[in-house]
Formats: sequence, C-alpha cells, structure tokens
Amino acid sequence: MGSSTQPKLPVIDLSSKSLNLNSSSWVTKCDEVTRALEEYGCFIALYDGVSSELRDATFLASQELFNLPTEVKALNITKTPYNGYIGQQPMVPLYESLGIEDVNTKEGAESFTKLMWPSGNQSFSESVVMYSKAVVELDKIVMKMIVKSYGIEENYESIRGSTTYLLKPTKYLRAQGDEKMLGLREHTDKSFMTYLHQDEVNGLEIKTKDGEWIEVDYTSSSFVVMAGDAFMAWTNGRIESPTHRVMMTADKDRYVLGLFASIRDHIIEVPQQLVDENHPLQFRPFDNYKYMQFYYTEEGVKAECAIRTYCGV
Ligand SMILES: O=C(O)CCC(=O)C(=O)O
Ligand SMILES: [Fe+2]
Repeated sequence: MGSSTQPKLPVIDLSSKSLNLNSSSWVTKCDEVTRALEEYGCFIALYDGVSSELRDATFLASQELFNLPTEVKALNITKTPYNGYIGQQPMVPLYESLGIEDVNTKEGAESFTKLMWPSGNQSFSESVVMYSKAVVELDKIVMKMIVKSYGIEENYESIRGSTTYLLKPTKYLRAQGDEKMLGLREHTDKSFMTYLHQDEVNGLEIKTKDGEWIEVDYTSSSFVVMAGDAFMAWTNGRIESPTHRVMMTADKDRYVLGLFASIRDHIIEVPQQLVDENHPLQFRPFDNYKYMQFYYTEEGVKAECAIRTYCGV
C-alpha cells in the first residue's frame, strides 16, 4: 500500500502444488528463496499448509487471550526475557504480546493454557498446537531450501533437532488521530527464523540495505519469512537479519501471530562451506538462548549490532 516507486518484498509460492522435490525447478526455487533472503533478509511466502478454518480459529483464540484481565496475562513469566507478557509499555503503548514457549508440543501449549484458564480451555490449546505445527512445516520447507542452496544439509541436521518454537500472539491498538503511530520500535529478531502471519491489517515495515522503509502488504494466505540474528551468524553474515518496525494507522486494531524458531542446547557454528577468501569467518560459535539473555543486558541493548558484539570475530 506504499507508493508505486517503493521497492516490494519478493513473493515466493511455497504452496504444495508448486513444490516438486524431484524437478529441476526445485533447485531454482531453492536459489530464489536464498537470493531473496540475501537481498532483504525476508520474503513473503504463499503457503497453503494452514487452512482458513485453522487460521480463523487461531486468531479468534488470540483475541480471547487478549481479552483476559491484565493481571492474568501478567502471570506468563518466562526465563527468556520478552517471551512472557508485554503490555502497557510507555514507549509502545499500542503494543501487547504473550509468548507461548514450546507451543508445538501438547505439554507446552497445555501448561500455558492452564496458566491463563485454570479451569481449562481445550479449543485454545488445540488451535495453537495445530496452527504452530502447520507453520513448523513451513519452517522445514524453507530450511530445506536454504541448506540445499548453500550445500550445508549435513551441518543443519543437528540444529534441526534442537529447534524450539515460540508462538507470540500480538495485538496492536489502532492509532489515535490521523498521524501514523509507532506500534513496535525498530529491531532485529534474536531468533534463528521468524514466521509472521497477520489478520488483515498491515503495519509491518522492513528497512532495506539502502536504508529505505518498505511497507509490507501481505494477504491472509501468506507469511513473512524473516531471518533472525542467530541465523545471520550461522550463515556467516550471508543472510542478514533485517531491521523492522510496526507503524499503526487509525483503521483497526491489528493482530499478528509470530512463530519464532530458536536453537536450544546446541552450540551454533558457521559451516566451513560458508567461509572462504571472499567470506572470512565473521562469527564465533555461540548459544542462541544465551545470546537472547545477553541482548537484554545493558551492554546488549546499547550495542549497535548485538550479535556482532556477542560473538563477532
Ligand atoms: O507485528 C509484526 O508484524 C512484527 C512483529 C515483530 O517484529 C516481532 O514480534 O518481533
Ligand atoms: Fe520482530
């Protein structure tokens, strides 16, 4: 919805009918995904693995969650900073989110649900598990494509098994007045990979390498696939985590489901294949969860590029 001169994020069809692992177009598509990530750090994926019923049920479940009293939502306290409850922050008054850790497992979803609804809410827990599992399938496809493109399939094997998923239902109140209002401050994600899905209302903006902001316009059957800082370090900086923010207009409240893939209990090392004369080693081995802890320390918050301060060579 920006002006016509504005650059646009690449849109790549990852729906089941368009993917055929045995055709030569598969290799081309893998390269298309990797090139889009190298250029923008993110792209829009068309993906049919989440039915419209499941999508509607999950957005409805997230509205139900935000309608709970603040003191109940505040019970969601997590060891990892910013995975718990965030709301009523003076710098971003429109923003509210709750993180559901290990959401793709029955135990993860049920323990969160029990905390929010002690007398139970089966439909909430079922929706978020089913939704997350469907988006995890998208993560598997995207990762398969990138590692194929770089020839680092084997290096990814152990990382795959250590991947955790956090679902972060997010709500932005509509802006008051005619001016655009900040929904979420500019940042890069601390995750390995992020999958964003929105309910009708746009607001996400991505900063290009030239410092221009792109307003991201995407439909209900698509996802924004975005590299996090941990992924940038793993790929030796070939794919950079993009700076992004949210700007709200007065139209409507905005609901987003963000699924964040991170790597737990595994030291991430740059694959040898991504280090050569033109690409000297940029990052030391690191732990994704310890990096998330570091980011919220005084040193981490102040750093111009936290991942480079944490484990840059
Ligand atoms: O609301 C969005 O579209 C983006 C949210 C986001 O950047 C985040 O939660 O890290
Ligand atoms: Fe983000």
